[in-house]
Amino acid sequence: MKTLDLILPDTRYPIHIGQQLLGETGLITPHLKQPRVAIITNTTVAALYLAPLQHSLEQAGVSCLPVVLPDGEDFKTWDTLNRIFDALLSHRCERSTTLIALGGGVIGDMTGFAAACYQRGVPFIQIPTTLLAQVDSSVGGKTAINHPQGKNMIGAFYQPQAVIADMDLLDTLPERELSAGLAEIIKYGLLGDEQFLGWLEQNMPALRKRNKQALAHAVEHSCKMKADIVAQDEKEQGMRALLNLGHTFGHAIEAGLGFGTWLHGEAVGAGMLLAAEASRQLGWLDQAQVDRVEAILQQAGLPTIAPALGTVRWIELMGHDKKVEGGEIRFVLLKSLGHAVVAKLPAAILEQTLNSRFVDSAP
Ligand SMILES: NC(=O)c1ccc[n+]([C@@H]2O[C@H](COP(=O)([O-])OP(=O)(O)OC[C@H]3O[C@@H](n4cnc5c(N)ncnc54)[C@H](O)[C@@H]3O)[C@@H](O)[C@H]2O)c1
Ligand SMILES: O=C(O)C(=O)C[C@@H](O)[C@H](O)[C@H](O)COP(=O)(O)O
Ligand SMILES: [Zn+2]
Repeated sequence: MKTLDLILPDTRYPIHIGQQLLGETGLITPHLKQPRVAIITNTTVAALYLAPLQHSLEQAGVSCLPVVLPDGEDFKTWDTLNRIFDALLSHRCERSTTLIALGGGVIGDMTGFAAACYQRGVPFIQIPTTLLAQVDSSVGGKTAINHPQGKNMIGAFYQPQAVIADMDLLDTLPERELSAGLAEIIKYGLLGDEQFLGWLEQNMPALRKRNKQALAHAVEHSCKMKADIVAQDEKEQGMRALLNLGHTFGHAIEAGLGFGTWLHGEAVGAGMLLAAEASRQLGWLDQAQVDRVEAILQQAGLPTIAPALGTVRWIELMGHDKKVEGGEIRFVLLKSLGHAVVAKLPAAILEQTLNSRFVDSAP
Protein backbone atom coordinates (compact mmCIF):
# COMPACT_ATOMS: atom_id res chain seq x y z
CA MET A 1 0.00 0.00 0.00
CA LYS A 2 1.16 3.56 -0.76
CA THR A 3 -0.11 6.56 1.16
CA LEU A 4 -0.11 10.14 -0.11
CA ASP A 5 -0.94 13.11 2.11
CA LEU A 6 -3.09 16.00 0.98
CA ILE A 7 -2.09 19.00 3.09
CA LEU A 8 -4.42 21.99 3.22
CA PRO A 9 -4.48 25.13 5.39
CA ASP A 10 -7.18 23.74 7.74
CA THR A 11 -6.79 19.99 7.45
CA ARG A 12 -4.73 17.15 6.03
CA TYR A 13 -5.73 13.63 5.09
CA PRO A 14 -4.26 10.39 3.78
CA ILE A 15 -4.98 8.86 0.37
CA HIS A 16 -4.29 5.12 0.65
CA ILE A 17 -3.75 3.21 -2.61
CA GLY A 18 -3.34 -0.57 -2.71
CA GLN A 19 -4.98 -3.97 -2.78
CA GLN A 20 -7.13 -5.84 -0.25
CA LEU A 21 -7.91 -2.60 1.58
CA LEU A 22 -11.69 -3.08 2.01
CA GLY A 23 -11.14 -5.26 5.10
CA GLU A 24 -8.45 -2.97 6.55
CA THR A 25 -10.56 -1.35 9.25
CA GLY A 26 -7.39 0.08 10.77
CA LEU A 27 -7.46 2.65 7.96
CA ILE A 28 -10.93 3.77 9.09
CA THR A 29 -11.23 3.44 12.87
CA PRO A 30 -8.58 6.03 13.83
CA HIS A 31 -10.73 8.66 12.08
CA LEU A 32 -13.99 7.82 13.91
CA LYS A 33 -15.22 10.06 16.74
CA GLN A 34 -17.58 7.31 17.92
CA PRO A 35 -17.84 3.66 16.82
CA ARG A 36 -20.76 4.38 14.51
CA VAL A 37 -20.86 4.98 10.74
CA ALA A 38 -23.46 5.37 8.02
CA ILE A 39 -22.34 3.65 4.81
CA ILE A 40 -23.81 5.48 1.84
CA THR A 41 -23.84 3.37 -1.32
CA ASN A 42 -26.07 2.38 -4.23
CA THR A 43 -27.90 -0.80 -5.22
CA THR A 44 -25.15 -1.99 -7.61
CA VAL A 45 -22.21 -1.43 -5.29
CA ALA A 46 -24.12 -2.67 -2.23
CA ALA A 47 -24.63 -6.04 -3.91
CA LEU A 48 -20.87 -6.34 -4.43
CA TYR A 49 -19.13 -4.69 -1.51
CA LEU A 50 -21.45 -3.61 1.29
CA ALA A 51 -21.47 -6.94 3.17
CA PRO A 52 -17.65 -7.34 3.36
CA LEU A 53 -17.17 -3.73 4.49
CA GLN A 54 -19.98 -3.90 7.03
CA HIS A 55 -18.76 -7.26 8.32
CA SER A 56 -15.19 -6.09 8.92
CA LEU A 57 -16.35 -2.87 10.59
CA GLU A 58 -18.74 -4.74 12.86
CA GLN A 59 -15.97 -7.20 13.74
CA ALA A 60 -13.97 -4.15 14.80
CA GLY A 61 -16.84 -3.00 17.04
CA VAL A 62 -18.23 -0.31 14.74
CA SER A 63 -22.01 -0.21 14.28
CA CYS A 64 -23.09 0.43 10.69
CA LEU A 65 -26.18 2.03 9.18
CA PRO A 66 -26.33 1.13 5.47
CA VAL A 67 -28.09 3.70 3.27
CA VAL A 68 -28.64 2.20 -0.18
CA LEU A 69 -29.58 4.70 -2.90
CA PRO A 70 -30.73 4.16 -6.48
CA ASP A 71 -27.87 3.96 -9.01
CA GLY A 72 -27.19 6.57 -11.67
CA GLU A 73 -26.13 10.10 -12.53
CA ASP A 74 -29.81 11.01 -12.93
CA PHE A 75 -30.21 10.32 -9.18
CA LYS A 76 -27.58 12.93 -8.20
CA THR A 77 -30.43 15.16 -7.03
CA TRP A 78 -32.07 16.91 -4.07
CA ASP A 79 -34.52 14.04 -3.72
CA THR A 80 -31.78 11.45 -3.33
CA LEU A 81 -29.84 13.73 -0.98
CA ASN A 82 -32.97 13.96 1.16
CA ARG A 83 -33.10 10.18 1.35
CA ILE A 84 -29.69 10.31 3.04
CA PHE A 85 -30.92 12.96 5.52
CA ASP A 86 -34.13 10.97 6.17
CA ALA A 87 -32.11 7.87 7.04
CA LEU A 88 -29.62 9.76 9.24
CA LEU A 89 -32.42 11.49 11.14
CA SER A 90 -34.62 8.41 11.53
CA HIS A 91 -31.68 6.53 13.02
CA ARG A 92 -30.70 9.47 15.24
CA CYS A 93 -27.25 9.85 13.76
CA GLU A 94 -25.28 12.42 15.69
CA ARG A 95 -22.74 15.06 14.77
CA SER A 96 -20.00 12.58 15.61
CA THR A 97 -21.33 9.88 13.26
CA THR A 98 -19.00 9.40 10.28
CA LEU A 99 -20.43 8.93 6.79
CA ILE A 100 -18.62 6.49 4.51
CA ALA A 101 -19.05 6.94 0.75
CA LEU A 102 -18.83 3.47 -0.82
CA GLY A 103 -19.24 3.94 -4.56
CA GLY A 104 -18.28 5.92 -7.63
CA GLY A 105 -18.24 9.67 -8.07
CA VAL A 106 -22.00 10.05 -7.83
CA ILE A 107 -22.09 8.46 -4.36
CA GLY A 108 -18.90 10.29 -3.33
CA ASP A 109 -20.15 13.72 -4.41
CA MET A 110 -23.55 13.23 -2.76
CA THR A 111 -22.18 11.75 0.47
CA GLY A 112 -19.68 14.59 0.74
CA PHE A 113 -22.42 17.16 0.25
CA ALA A 114 -24.67 15.38 2.79
CA ALA A 115 -21.74 15.34 5.24
CA ALA A 116 -21.17 19.06 4.70
CA CYS A 117 -24.84 19.82 5.46
CA TYR A 118 -26.01 17.29 8.07
CA GLN A 119 -26.08 19.04 11.43
CA ARG A 120 -23.83 21.66 9.72
CA GLY A 121 -21.05 19.17 9.14
CA VAL A 122 -20.12 15.60 10.05
CA PRO A 123 -16.92 13.72 9.14
CA PHE A 124 -16.83 11.52 6.03
CA ILE A 125 -14.50 8.98 4.46
CA GLN A 126 -14.22 8.16 0.76
CA ILE A 127 -13.98 4.53 -0.41
CA PRO A 128 -14.04 5.07 -4.20
CA THR A 129 -15.07 2.00 -6.19
CA THR A 130 -14.69 3.25 -9.79
CA LEU A 131 -11.44 4.16 -11.53
CA LEU A 132 -12.79 7.67 -12.07
CA ALA A 133 -13.54 8.11 -8.39
CA GLN A 134 -10.14 6.73 -7.38
CA VAL A 135 -8.18 9.10 -9.61
CA ASP A 136 -10.32 12.18 -9.27
CA SER A 137 -13.63 12.61 -7.47
CA SER A 138 -12.69 11.15 -4.08
CA VAL A 139 -9.79 13.60 -3.73
CA GLY A 140 -10.02 17.35 -3.26
CA GLY A 141 -13.34 18.00 -1.55
CA LYS A 142 -15.62 19.11 -4.40
CA THR A 143 -19.08 17.82 -3.44
CA ALA A 144 -22.34 18.50 -5.26
CA ILE A 145 -25.64 17.50 -6.78
CA ASN A 146 -26.84 18.37 -10.29
CA HIS A 147 -29.57 20.82 -11.28
CA PRO A 148 -31.59 20.18 -14.45
CA GLN A 149 -30.00 23.34 -15.87
CA GLY A 150 -26.43 22.45 -15.06
CA LYS A 151 -23.96 20.00 -13.67
CA ASN A 152 -22.82 20.11 -9.99
CA MET A 153 -24.58 23.44 -9.57
CA ILE A 154 -25.42 23.02 -5.88
CA GLY A 155 -22.60 21.93 -3.60
CA ALA A 156 -19.79 22.74 -1.21
CA PHE A 157 -16.07 22.36 -0.79
CA TYR A 158 -15.83 19.82 2.03
CA GLN A 159 -12.83 17.57 2.58
CA PRO A 160 -12.95 13.91 3.66
CA GLN A 161 -11.02 12.47 6.63
CA ALA A 162 -9.38 9.83 4.44
CA VAL A 163 -9.51 8.24 0.97
CA ILE A 164 -9.09 4.47 0.59
CA ALA A 165 -8.58 3.33 -3.02
CA ASP A 166 -8.55 -0.46 -3.37
CA MET A 167 -7.49 -1.66 -6.84
CA ASP A 168 -9.26 -4.99 -6.27
CA LEU A 169 -12.66 -3.27 -6.43
CA LEU A 170 -12.00 -2.43 -10.08
CA ASP A 171 -12.26 -6.12 -11.05
CA THR A 172 -16.05 -5.84 -11.30
CA LEU A 173 -16.19 -2.48 -13.08
CA PRO A 174 -17.89 -2.59 -16.49
CA GLU A 175 -15.58 -1.89 -19.47
CA ARG A 176 -17.36 1.34 -20.37
CA GLU A 177 -16.85 2.69 -16.82
CA LEU A 178 -13.15 1.77 -16.92
CA SER A 179 -12.77 3.82 -20.12
CA ALA A 180 -14.61 6.72 -18.49
CA GLY A 181 -12.05 6.66 -15.67
CA LEU A 182 -9.20 6.63 -18.19
CA ALA A 183 -10.49 9.94 -19.58
CA GLU A 184 -9.81 11.75 -16.30
CA ILE A 185 -6.36 10.08 -16.12
CA ILE A 186 -5.52 11.27 -19.66
CA LYS A 187 -6.64 14.71 -18.45
CA TYR A 188 -3.72 14.87 -16.00
CA GLY A 189 -1.23 14.14 -18.76
CA LEU A 190 -2.73 16.74 -21.06
CA LEU A 191 -3.03 19.47 -18.48
CA GLY A 192 0.35 19.17 -16.83
CA ASP A 193 2.61 16.22 -17.61
CA GLU A 194 3.54 15.24 -21.18
CA GLN A 195 5.83 12.48 -19.89
CA PHE A 196 2.87 10.87 -18.11
CA LEU A 197 0.91 11.17 -21.37
CA GLY A 198 3.68 9.15 -23.05
CA TRP A 199 3.53 6.56 -20.24
CA LEU A 200 -0.24 6.28 -20.76
CA GLU A 201 0.20 5.77 -24.51
CA GLN A 202 2.66 2.94 -23.79
CA ASN A 203 0.62 1.35 -21.02
CA MET A 204 -2.94 1.74 -22.28
CA PRO A 205 -3.24 -1.97 -23.24
CA ALA A 206 -2.12 -2.99 -19.72
CA LEU A 207 -4.53 -0.52 -18.11
CA ARG A 208 -7.43 -1.81 -20.20
CA LYS A 209 -6.49 -5.38 -19.23
CA ARG A 210 -6.64 -4.17 -15.59
CA ASN A 211 -3.05 -4.93 -14.79
CA LYS A 212 -2.98 -4.05 -11.08
CA GLN A 213 0.51 -2.53 -11.12
CA ALA A 214 -0.30 -0.30 -14.07
CA LEU A 215 -3.61 0.74 -12.48
CA ALA A 216 -1.96 1.50 -9.13
CA HIS A 217 0.71 3.62 -10.86
CA ALA A 218 -1.91 5.56 -12.82
CA VAL A 219 -4.03 6.11 -9.70
CA GLU A 220 -1.05 7.17 -7.61
CA HIS A 221 0.33 9.56 -10.25
CA SER A 222 -3.11 11.10 -10.86
CA CYS A 223 -3.81 11.54 -7.14
CA LYS A 224 -0.35 13.11 -6.65
CA MET A 225 -1.01 15.63 -9.43
CA LYS A 226 -4.49 16.42 -8.12
CA ALA A 227 -3.31 16.69 -4.50
CA ASP A 228 -0.51 19.04 -5.56
CA ILE A 229 -2.95 21.36 -7.36
CA VAL A 230 -5.63 21.25 -4.63
CA ALA A 231 -3.00 21.93 -1.93
CA GLN A 232 -2.16 25.17 -3.73
CA ASP A 233 -5.72 26.25 -4.55
CA GLU A 234 -8.37 24.41 -2.52
CA LYS A 235 -11.33 26.63 -3.48
CA GLU A 236 -10.53 27.12 -7.18
CA GLN A 237 -9.46 30.73 -7.08
CA GLY A 238 -6.88 30.09 -9.78
CA MET A 239 -4.90 27.05 -10.93
CA ARG A 240 -7.43 24.41 -9.71
CA ALA A 241 -9.55 25.41 -12.73
CA LEU A 242 -7.01 23.48 -14.86
CA LEU A 243 -8.61 20.27 -13.49
CA ASN A 244 -11.65 21.37 -15.47
CA LEU A 245 -9.96 20.63 -18.83
CA GLY A 246 -12.67 19.27 -21.15
CA HIS A 247 -15.43 19.97 -18.63
CA THR A 248 -16.96 23.13 -20.13
CA PHE A 249 -17.83 21.15 -23.26
CA GLY A 250 -18.29 17.91 -21.30
CA HIS A 251 -20.81 19.20 -18.78
CA ALA A 252 -22.82 20.69 -21.67
CA ILE A 253 -22.97 17.22 -23.26
CA GLU A 254 -24.11 15.63 -19.99
CA ALA A 255 -26.83 18.20 -19.27
CA GLY A 256 -27.81 18.61 -22.93
CA LEU A 257 -28.45 14.92 -23.50
CA GLY A 258 -29.91 14.37 -20.03
CA PHE A 259 -27.75 13.25 -17.09
CA GLY A 260 -26.62 9.64 -17.44
CA THR A 261 -26.91 9.40 -21.25
CA TRP A 262 -23.20 9.96 -21.78
CA LEU A 263 -20.97 9.04 -18.83
CA HIS A 264 -19.10 11.92 -17.21
CA GLY A 265 -15.72 10.54 -18.33
CA GLU A 266 -16.96 10.05 -21.90
CA ALA A 267 -18.19 13.65 -22.05
CA VAL A 268 -14.92 14.93 -20.59
CA GLY A 269 -12.94 12.93 -23.16
CA ALA A 270 -14.89 14.41 -26.08
CA GLY A 271 -14.63 17.81 -24.38
CA MET A 272 -10.84 17.56 -24.14
CA LEU A 273 -10.65 16.87 -27.88
CA LEU A 274 -12.78 19.96 -28.55
CA ALA A 275 -10.48 21.97 -26.26
CA ALA A 276 -7.51 20.62 -28.25
CA GLU A 277 -9.18 21.54 -31.55
CA ALA A 278 -9.96 25.07 -30.30
CA SER A 279 -6.33 25.36 -29.18
CA ARG A 280 -5.21 24.34 -32.70
CA GLN A 281 -7.42 27.00 -34.21
CA LEU A 282 -5.79 29.55 -31.90
CA GLY A 283 -2.44 28.45 -33.32
CA TRP A 284 -1.27 26.88 -30.03
CA LEU A 285 -1.34 23.20 -31.08
CA ASP A 286 -0.54 21.73 -34.47
CA GLN A 287 -2.60 19.09 -36.27
CA ALA A 288 -0.28 16.26 -35.17
CA GLN A 289 -0.87 17.16 -31.52
CA VAL A 290 -4.65 17.14 -31.98
CA ASP A 291 -4.32 13.77 -33.73
CA ARG A 292 -2.33 12.52 -30.72
CA VAL A 293 -5.17 13.54 -28.35
CA GLU A 294 -7.71 11.82 -30.60
CA ALA A 295 -5.56 8.67 -30.76
CA ILE A 296 -5.10 8.28 -27.01
CA LEU A 297 -8.84 8.72 -26.42
CA GLN A 298 -9.50 6.03 -29.03
CA GLN A 299 -6.89 3.79 -27.39
CA ALA A 300 -8.80 4.21 -24.12
CA GLY A 301 -12.04 3.11 -25.80
CA LEU A 302 -13.66 6.55 -25.57
CA PRO A 303 -15.93 8.30 -28.08
CA THR A 304 -14.23 11.12 -30.00
CA ILE A 305 -17.23 12.71 -31.67
CA ALA A 306 -19.44 14.84 -29.44
CA PRO A 307 -23.20 14.64 -29.96
CA ALA A 308 -25.11 17.18 -32.07
CA LEU A 309 -26.63 19.70 -29.67
CA GLY A 310 -26.77 22.68 -32.06
CA THR A 311 -24.46 25.68 -31.64
CA VAL A 312 -27.05 27.86 -29.89
CA ARG A 313 -27.84 25.15 -27.36
CA TRP A 314 -24.14 24.36 -26.80
CA ILE A 315 -23.47 27.99 -25.96
CA GLU A 316 -26.57 28.26 -23.78
CA LEU A 317 -25.53 25.17 -21.79
CA MET A 318 -21.91 26.28 -21.45
CA GLY A 319 -23.18 29.62 -20.14
CA HIS A 320 -23.95 27.78 -16.85
CA ASP A 321 -20.33 26.74 -16.38
CA LYS A 322 -18.89 27.76 -13.00
CA LYS A 323 -15.90 29.39 -14.71
CA VAL A 324 -18.15 31.94 -16.43
CA GLU A 325 -17.03 35.46 -15.45
CA GLY A 326 -19.02 38.60 -16.24
CA GLY A 327 -21.19 36.51 -18.57
CA GLU A 328 -18.16 35.32 -20.58
CA ILE A 329 -17.36 31.64 -20.88
CA ARG A 330 -13.79 30.71 -19.94
CA PHE A 331 -12.27 27.48 -21.21
CA VAL A 332 -9.30 25.37 -20.22
CA LEU A 333 -7.18 25.22 -23.37
CA LEU A 334 -3.82 23.75 -24.32
CA LYS A 335 -0.78 25.93 -25.01
CA SER A 336 0.98 22.61 -25.72
CA LEU A 337 0.44 18.98 -24.67
CA GLY A 338 1.13 19.04 -20.94
CA HIS A 339 0.50 22.77 -20.52
CA ALA A 340 -3.07 23.97 -19.93
CA VAL A 341 -4.27 27.54 -19.39
CA VAL A 342 -7.64 29.21 -18.74
CA ALA A 343 -8.67 31.50 -21.59
CA LYS A 344 -11.62 32.99 -23.46
CA LEU A 345 -12.35 31.91 -27.01
CA PRO A 346 -13.23 34.34 -29.80
CA ALA A 347 -16.83 33.61 -30.92
CA ALA A 348 -15.72 32.64 -34.44
CA ILE A 349 -13.26 30.02 -33.14
CA LEU A 350 -15.83 28.60 -30.74
CA GLU A 351 -18.32 28.26 -33.61
CA GLN A 352 -15.72 26.64 -35.89
CA THR A 353 -14.84 24.21 -33.09
CA LEU A 354 -18.49 23.29 -32.61
CA ASN A 355 -18.74 22.75 -36.35
CA SER A 356 -15.53 20.73 -36.61
CA ARG A 357 -15.32 17.02 -37.38
CA PHE A 358 -15.28 16.34 -33.64
CA VAL A 359 -18.99 17.20 -33.30
CA ASP A 360 -21.70 15.07 -34.86
CA SER A 361 -23.28 17.01 -37.70
CA ALA A 362 -26.57 15.09 -37.63
CA PRO A 363 -29.61 17.39 -37.68
N1 LIG B 1 -15.83 15.81 -6.97
C1 LIG B 1 -15.00 15.76 -7.99
O1 LIG B 1 -13.91 16.31 -7.95
C2 LIG B 1 -15.38 14.99 -9.20
C3 LIG B 1 -14.41 14.63 -10.14
C4 LIG B 1 -14.79 13.87 -11.24
C5 LIG B 1 -16.10 13.45 -11.39
N2 LIG B 1 -17.01 13.80 -10.43
C6 LIG B 1 -18.38 13.31 -10.54
O2 LIG B 1 -18.35 11.89 -10.46
C7 LIG B 1 -19.45 11.35 -11.16
C8 LIG B 1 -19.00 10.23 -12.06
O3 LIG B 1 -18.44 9.22 -11.25
P1 LIG B 1 -18.30 7.72 -11.77
O4 LIG B 1 -17.73 7.73 -13.13
O5 LIG B 1 -17.62 6.98 -10.71
O6 LIG B 1 -19.81 7.27 -11.95
P2 LIG B 1 -20.83 6.50 -10.98
O7 LIG B 1 -20.64 6.91 -9.59
O8 LIG B 1 -22.18 6.68 -11.59
O9 LIG B 1 -20.38 4.99 -11.14
C9 LIG B 1 -20.42 4.41 -12.40
C10 LIG B 1 -21.20 3.08 -12.42
O10 LIG B 1 -20.38 2.05 -11.92
C11 LIG B 1 -21.05 1.34 -10.88
N3 LIG B 1 -19.99 0.87 -9.99
C12 LIG B 1 -19.30 1.59 -9.11
N4 LIG B 1 -18.30 0.87 -8.60
C13 LIG B 1 -18.38 -0.35 -9.17
C14 LIG B 1 -17.61 -1.53 -9.07
N5 LIG B 1 -16.51 -1.59 -8.32
N6 LIG B 1 -17.99 -2.62 -9.79
C15 LIG B 1 -19.09 -2.56 -10.60
N7 LIG B 1 -19.83 -1.45 -10.77
C16 LIG B 1 -19.47 -0.36 -10.06
C17 LIG B 1 -21.98 2.35 -10.30
O11 LIG B 1 -23.03 1.74 -9.58
C18 LIG B 1 -22.45 3.07 -11.56
O12 LIG B 1 -23.45 2.32 -12.19
C19 LIG B 1 -20.09 12.49 -11.91
O13 LIG B 1 -21.26 12.90 -11.24
C20 LIG B 1 -19.04 13.58 -11.86
O14 LIG B 1 -19.59 14.86 -11.91
C21 LIG B 1 -16.69 14.55 -9.38
O1 LIG C 1 -11.51 18.73 -8.69
C1 LIG C 1 -11.71 19.59 -9.56
O2 LIG C 1 -11.48 20.78 -9.37
C2 LIG C 1 -12.26 19.22 -10.89
O3 LIG C 1 -12.61 20.09 -11.66
C3 LIG C 1 -12.35 17.77 -11.20
C4 LIG C 1 -13.36 17.45 -12.26
O4 LIG C 1 -12.95 16.24 -12.88
C5 LIG C 1 -14.76 17.17 -11.69
O5 LIG C 1 -15.59 16.66 -12.69
C6 LIG C 1 -15.41 18.33 -10.98
O6 LIG C 1 -16.54 17.90 -10.26
C7 LIG C 1 -15.88 19.41 -11.91
O7 LIG C 1 -16.07 20.52 -11.15
P1 LIG C 1 -17.10 21.69 -11.46
O8 LIG C 1 -16.69 22.74 -10.51
O9 LIG C 1 -16.91 22.09 -12.89
O10 LIG C 1 -18.45 21.14 -11.22
ZN1 LIG D 1 -14.51 15.39 -14.08
